[in-house]
Amino acid sequence: MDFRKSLHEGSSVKKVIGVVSGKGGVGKSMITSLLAVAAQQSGARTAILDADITGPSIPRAFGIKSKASSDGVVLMPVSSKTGIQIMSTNLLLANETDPVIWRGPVIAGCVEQFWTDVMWNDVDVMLVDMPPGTGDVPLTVFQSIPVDGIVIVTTPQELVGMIVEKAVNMASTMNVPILGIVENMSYFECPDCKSRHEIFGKSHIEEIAAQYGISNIAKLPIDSSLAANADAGTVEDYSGADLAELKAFYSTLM
Ligand SMILES: Nc1ncnc2c1ncn2[C@@H]1O[C@H](COP(=O)(O)OP(=O)(O)OP(=O)(O)O)[C@@H](O)[C@H]1O
Repeated sequence: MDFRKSLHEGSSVKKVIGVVSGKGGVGKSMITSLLAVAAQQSGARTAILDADITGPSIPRAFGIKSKASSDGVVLMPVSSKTGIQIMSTNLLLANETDPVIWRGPVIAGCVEQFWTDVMWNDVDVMLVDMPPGTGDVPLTVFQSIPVDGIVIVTTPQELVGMIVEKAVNMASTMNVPILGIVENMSYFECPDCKSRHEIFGKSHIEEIAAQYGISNIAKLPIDSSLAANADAGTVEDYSGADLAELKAFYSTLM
């Protein structure tokens, strides 16, 4: 049985990529934002559906202060500086610091409405910032949005094999292909001597990806200027080497 819902009449989204992480805090929202920037700069009409309902951080990274508007029937996404269409709970709350203390079914209903009741205007690629983890809420999102494939975000820690396996199992349960893996905070490059340091431990991402037959891998460094851009709402102005890495990675997803 297919529970997945249809878009609103007049909306159009060609491809949907879910960005998932087996656990929180690995930089899933950061990678979603950067992938969207990479896609938009590569010429695709890009959108972000922020399905991280209780921890929405996308509008802040893009410096969006305005709220989403509605004609009483459909919601209009807010466009970023470079034209990325964005919908997020933070665009609906009176204050971005208001907590969202909803239970699973309400959260899932909200994500569903972001798909069915938003006027997505001629979108080539939509990135979905999925709720963290592999529990009830991400599963419900998979059931309501026709995700074409997922990108898994991890960091190089001991538990990463198990965490990736959880994400892989979730994807296979939902019958969604894995398009690639991003190892975030993979290393730190010393700005003075340019030597690389593996702050969170040695990377095993190649072995792990090979184990699951995934050949598309990107490795992004810890970069304080990237974090500063996200904090300042200027993620679209970021031009570091990892954006080039993500553009190359993005081209392997399409
Ligand atoms: N490569 C990076 N270099 C420097 N800082 C980073 C990098 N990636 C993410 N960060 C910072 O780490 C923090 C967590 O990132 P982010 O919010 O994207 O994680 P998340 O996985 O989406 O979290 P959650 O699971 O809570 O939704 C943010 O402050 C972000 O700016």
